Parts: sequence; C-alpha cells; structure tokens
Amino acid sequence: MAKPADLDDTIRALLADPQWQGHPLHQALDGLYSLYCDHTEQLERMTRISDRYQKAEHDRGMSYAGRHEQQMKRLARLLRISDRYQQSLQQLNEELRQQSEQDELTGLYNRRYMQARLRDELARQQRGGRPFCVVLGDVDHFKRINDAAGHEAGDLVLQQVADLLLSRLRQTDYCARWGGEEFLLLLPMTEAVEADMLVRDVMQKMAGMHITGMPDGTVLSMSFGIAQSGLPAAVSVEALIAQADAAMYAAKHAGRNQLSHAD
Ligand SMILES: Nc1nc2c(ncn2[C@@H]2O[C@H](COP(=O)(O)OP(=O)(O)OP(=O)(O)O)[C@@H](O)[C@H]2O)c(=O)[nH]1
Repeated sequence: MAKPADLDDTIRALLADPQWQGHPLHQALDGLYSLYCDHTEQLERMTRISDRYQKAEHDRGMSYAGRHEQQMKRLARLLRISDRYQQSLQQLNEELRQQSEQDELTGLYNRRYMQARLRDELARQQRGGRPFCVVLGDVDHFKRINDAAGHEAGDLVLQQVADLLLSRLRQTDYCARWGGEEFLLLLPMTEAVEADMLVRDVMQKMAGMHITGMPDGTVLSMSFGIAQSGLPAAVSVEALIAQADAAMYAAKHAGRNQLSHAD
C-alpha cells in the first residue's frame, strides 16, 4: 500500500493533470480530497487542544509544593537568562566606552578623551591646585620611515613610540595620540622643571631603541614642546595647547631631537 505522503502526491498530481480535467471521476475525487484535508486539519486541531488540556490537568493534579517548585525552577531559569543578558550588555558598554576613548592603532587615549581630561585638570588647578604640564611631542622625519619601509612599518613604529611613552609615565599621567605622528602628554601636579626631566628621559630611551622593521642603526627621535598651566597666558586649554605647539615647532626649527619650553 502507498504511504500517506505518496498517496497525497499521487492524488494532487492526478487532480492537476490537464488530461483528466473533463473526466467524470475528477470532480468526485476533488471533492473527496478536500473533505479528507478538512478532516485531517480538524483532527490535528483537536489533538493540540487535548495536549494542552492534559498538561493543565497534570499541573492541577500536582501538590502546591510541586507547583511551587516548578515555578521556582522557571524563575531560576529566567534569572539566569536575565543575568547573561545583563552581562553581555555590560560588556558591550565597556567595549563602546573603550572605543570612544581610545586610539585604535596605539591603544592610547584619543584626542577627544584627552580634551575632556585637559578641561578637568585646568578646572582643578584653577580651584587652587598645583600646576600641571602639557607636553606635545612629534616624531622627527616620520615621512622618511613611511617612504623607506612602508605605511605598515610606520604604524609599528608609532606603536613602539606609544609603548615607550607609556613606560616612562607615572600612574597619574595621561598620554594620547594627538594626530598622525604627534602625541600629547598631560602631567598633573607637575611643574615645567619636572616635565623637562621626564621628557629628557624619554628622549634618551628613544635614542637607544631598536626600531622594529628598520635597518640596524636607524635612530628615532622626537621634538617636544612643554607648557605649564597657572601662568598668565595659559588661561584656557586651547591657549595651553597652542603654547605647547609653538614650543614644539621651535624645537623642530632648532634642529629637531630636542625640547623647548613655552615662553
Ligand atoms: N604609518 C603611518 N603614517 C602616518 C600616520 N599618520 C600620519 N602619518 C604620516 O606621517 C608623515 C608626517 O609627515 P610630515 O608632516 O612631513 O612630518 P615629518 O616627516 O615627521 O617631518 P617633521 O615633523 O618636520 O620632522 C606623513 O607622511 C603622514 O602620511 C599613521 O597613522 N601611520
């Protein structure tokens, strides 16, 4: 005997076949088949209702303790789902926060984040806190590295510079990638003379650093400008940065690989 699925296919094929369209049995088979389909659907609906009814009866037959336990299990499952959901939300938030604060290439703070820190630090200092310093540093002749070894090698060098700067900073200092090959240090509670020592230390370490991807003997250097807060001309973040920038350009013009202080 044909299986129900095969029989279904055979009947549908017969009904669809144009050669049987005018046949006297075609109409009868069509009617019979529709009836059969209706009955099958009704039977399925009744089975579904009966299944739900049986479950409800089963639940009713359970003791209060059993029903309570079942509800507690459901609740625990819901809590686990909600915990996992909250954890992934927190993780997502953290990733978003990092992305909004970090420079992708070096992992240092980005310019936007540093501007906010600078405003905070200036406000703190203007309330009577100790002065702080802003240091702008720019890699010397960086274009030559890109031209000689390629942009990717240049990227690696920028990462190396970032690592070196971070390794010399104190826990309270901030370091950001300010632009292409330009870095900005924010040194809270630091006077120019202390910033001077820190920058000289960085310059010395940089001079002895092996530059990844470059021929032995390649020496990297940076030019730095230092501006201290609390002086009459340094009344805003923009003014401070402009001073550090001018000092850095003075260091460039004086031959590079040196530091210069704002007037
Ligand atoms: N690899 C790489 N290069 C960059 C990036 N951002 C900027 N640069 C390159 O940095 C170079 C900066 O060149 P210049 O402004 O002429 O400065 P310089 O060659 O460092 O010379 P001086 O600053 O005058 O000492 C340009 O060639 C830029 O393409 C970056 O993210 N990765």
